[in-house]
Amino acid sequence: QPTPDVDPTLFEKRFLKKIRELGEGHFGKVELCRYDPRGDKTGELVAVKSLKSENREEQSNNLSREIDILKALYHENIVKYKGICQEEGCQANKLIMEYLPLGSLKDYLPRNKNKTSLKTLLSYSVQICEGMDYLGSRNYIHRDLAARNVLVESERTVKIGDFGLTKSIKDNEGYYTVKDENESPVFWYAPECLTHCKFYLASDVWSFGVTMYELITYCDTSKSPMQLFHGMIGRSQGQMTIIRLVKALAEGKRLPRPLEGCPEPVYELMRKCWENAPENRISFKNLLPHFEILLLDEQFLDIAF
Ligand SMILES: CCCn1cc(-c2nc(Nc3ccc(C(=O)NC)cc3)nc3[nH]ccc23)cn1
Repeated sequence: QPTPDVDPTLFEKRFLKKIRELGEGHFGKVELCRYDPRGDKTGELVAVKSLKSENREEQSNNLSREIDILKALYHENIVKYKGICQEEGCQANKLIMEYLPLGSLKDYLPRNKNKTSLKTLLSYSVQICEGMDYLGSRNYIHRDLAARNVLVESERTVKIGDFGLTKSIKDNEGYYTVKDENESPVFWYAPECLTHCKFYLASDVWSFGVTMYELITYCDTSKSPMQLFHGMIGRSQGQMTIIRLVKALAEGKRLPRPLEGCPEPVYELMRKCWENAPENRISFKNLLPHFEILLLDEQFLDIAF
């Protein structure tokens, strides 16, 4: 049993043993570690997020902001905060989270295609919607919703697993002004983010539509949003890509309905997330009943591809 009056959310660096890298974000990396105070490998496995060495100082307040956000979030579809690790008692420099052994949707879906039915994919979509609706209710915008940031806890449960770009919305404004767009995942960004650098709650809904697209295609990289958009707007790089993408979206061009495994009603739901004007876009809350109706429809039985 735990020793008395020890803060279980404080992890001592000397007992945190690195096992391997799990993933890399914009300014952070996530490693699998064992917290082993007894030194006999009976300690628990945890996911540890820290800054990538190159940009430590200016990003350190990003990490502490992310820690404060995750610490205050309690939802079954949001990865659990476990604590922090401090460097010699000064500010926290590592975020300790629960380790989800099955990895992200990008790791899991391609390898488990034949046992993941459309019904399960729609259930994952519902869970992401619920996590995002909760996040929005706390006045946070995620700004980086994509399959790579959704983690698989079990065949039945997924969780939003990274909040590296999450920002709180100043209540009166209702949007966040994107600063350094060099890190932005442009093919997951709504038009208002690309043209005005403004990010609304509704901008996360657009990214959700793109994430749904990834889900339905089992995160097949040959059909990834980036590949398909490059095919539509021609190969270019840097600012040209954004200019061509904005033009294509303004002309009403959208990711096409995936040829296999995407019934029309499912594609129609994605299209509701890709309305040009943020105010016309469906909300996460209003997406839920549409998913419930699809999940009642027999055609989505446990047919896996
Ligand atoms: C910074 C980028 C975002 N990110 C979050 C994580 C993460 N991963 C995992 N589990 C995981 C990951 C990968 C694999 C794998 O085998 N892959 C080939 C297996 C298990 N648990 C997590 N709990 C909290 C965060 C987190 C990884 N990257």
